[in-house]
Amino acid sequence: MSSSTSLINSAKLAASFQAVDEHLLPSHRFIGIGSGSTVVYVVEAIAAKGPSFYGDMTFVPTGSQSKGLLKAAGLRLCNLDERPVDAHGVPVALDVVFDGADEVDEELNLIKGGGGCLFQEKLVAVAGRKFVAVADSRKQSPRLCTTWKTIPIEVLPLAAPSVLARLRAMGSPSPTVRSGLPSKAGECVTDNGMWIIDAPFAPLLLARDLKPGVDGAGKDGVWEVGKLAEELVRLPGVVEIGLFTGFNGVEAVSLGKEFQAQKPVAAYFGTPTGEVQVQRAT
Ligand SMILES: O=C(CO)[C@H](O)[C@H](O)COP(=O)(O)O
Repeated sequence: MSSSTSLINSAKLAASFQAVDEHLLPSHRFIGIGSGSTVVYVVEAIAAKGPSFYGDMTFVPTGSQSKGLLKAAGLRLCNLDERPVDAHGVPVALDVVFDGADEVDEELNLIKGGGGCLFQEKLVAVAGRKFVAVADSRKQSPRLCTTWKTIPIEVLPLAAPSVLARLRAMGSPSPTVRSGLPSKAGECVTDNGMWIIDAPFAPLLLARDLKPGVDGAGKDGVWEVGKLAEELVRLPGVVEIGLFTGFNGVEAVSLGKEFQAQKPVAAYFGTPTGEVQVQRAT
């Protein structure tokens, strides 16, 4: 392993241990666990607390990778649709959800789906009272699509050609269906049997960037995060998008929109020098 890879892994590990220490409480019963290479360290941090801490907890994965991680760590598993329900048939809320991200902007909007698990990741995020993002500091950006230049979009394979055409019309210069190579010939097929389109966009505006005359609705290919998300989810054939935007779990409660929150309340970024920078919702 090169020294830069090992520094990045140490950064992910430090961020994961701090995020788990600060957000996972002994009273928690249902916890969402996302996908990707950083979440490996989140599971390690939870397992390190020992069975007396996590013995009464049940963990909900976002796909086959996180399911495997939880099994290997000996943590109790339950699929999202297997949660107990209350007297009104409403599934129990997840106390906290930990997940990685491909890019995080100044308002804690996220791009996710680099690992192809965005659909279940969003379902799990919105099932939580509180979502915590964990990453290394390469993921921190002023605006989305700055470093991670494409938005992953999960689509029904049958609809891919028309979604590609609509994306081009929206100002995405060269959207492409993600390939499964080098490990699989043909398209990358998600845990849900869908395909992923990676759609490049110019760096996305924040809501606070909108000024008179700039409505962020894609004129000259320049979109504001929320407006682009609204437009993308409406495209026929799109199953889910890798933009996580809107509001966080705390804001959701004050807006009366519980369990619709996609944004994290905080993002933990491990740095190559070993410190952890925490970006919290204001
Ligand atoms: O969204 C994801 C998978 O769909 C991952 O959380 C995201 O790609 C970050 O992965 P990593 O922790 O490996 O950087």
